[in-house]
Amino acid sequence: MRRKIVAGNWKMNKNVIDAQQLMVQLLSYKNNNATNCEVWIAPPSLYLMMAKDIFEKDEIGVFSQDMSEHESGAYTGEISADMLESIDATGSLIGHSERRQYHGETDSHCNRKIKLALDKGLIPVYCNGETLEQRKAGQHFEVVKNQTEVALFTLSAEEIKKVVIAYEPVWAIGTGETASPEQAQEIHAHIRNIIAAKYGQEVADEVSILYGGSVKPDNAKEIFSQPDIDGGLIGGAALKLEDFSKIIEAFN
Ligand SMILES: O=C(CO)COP(=O)(O)O
Repeated sequence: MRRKIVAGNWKMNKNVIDAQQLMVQLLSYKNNNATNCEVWIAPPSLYLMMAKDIFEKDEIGVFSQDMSEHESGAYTGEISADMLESIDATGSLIGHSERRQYHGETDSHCNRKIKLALDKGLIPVYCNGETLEQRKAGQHFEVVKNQTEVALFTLSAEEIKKVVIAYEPVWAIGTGETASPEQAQEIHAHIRNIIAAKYGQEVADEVSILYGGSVKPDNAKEIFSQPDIDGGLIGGAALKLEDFSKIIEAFN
């Protein structure tokens, strides 16, 4: 059985008081409601240790939004896989489109980060997806194939099973525009087929593939009901318990 996951990417939002408040709300929600999926959050790195304190029984998985491709050293502003391991973080997002767009991150960087994360026992959530121009030009299948191969195909079968992929079409992020459930399913199946062609169907069937891009309480159920969609990576709607909990409940 593939793991089912609803993950919230908080991006660069909330001061420490607001962050703490939402974490406490999430803990109370989790303790009072049975959920049919794992719940993860990726708060700003400044709040990761606070999150680990609040979710002391690992009720909610704690992820960084990015990590360094280097092991340690003179890389001002970065956090390493080793640091994340040392606070017992669950994993890290890797290759989010905003990292690609504003910080020049490529799939080769992602490949190194994913390797480092796995070596430290962290779950890499590898994000990919095409831009609007690429989709309009009919290149989305090719773009996603290339991204997946460059970022993941140096991994062993055992390693790739531990990776979570988040397909996030850039044109659907923060725009209110969502890929239709059929459009998302088509790419998710495509990604699974690419993995199956290299590692075999059994391995591909174990890789969880999340959808991200304007998932909201009113569209989550339809998106999550697609056979190759194993959950969501949620941006804006993860910032309020009211919305995020409804998305979690789309699995009920
Ligand atoms: O980028 C995203 C999650 O990583 C999606 O963001 P939105 O849900 O705000 O579109």
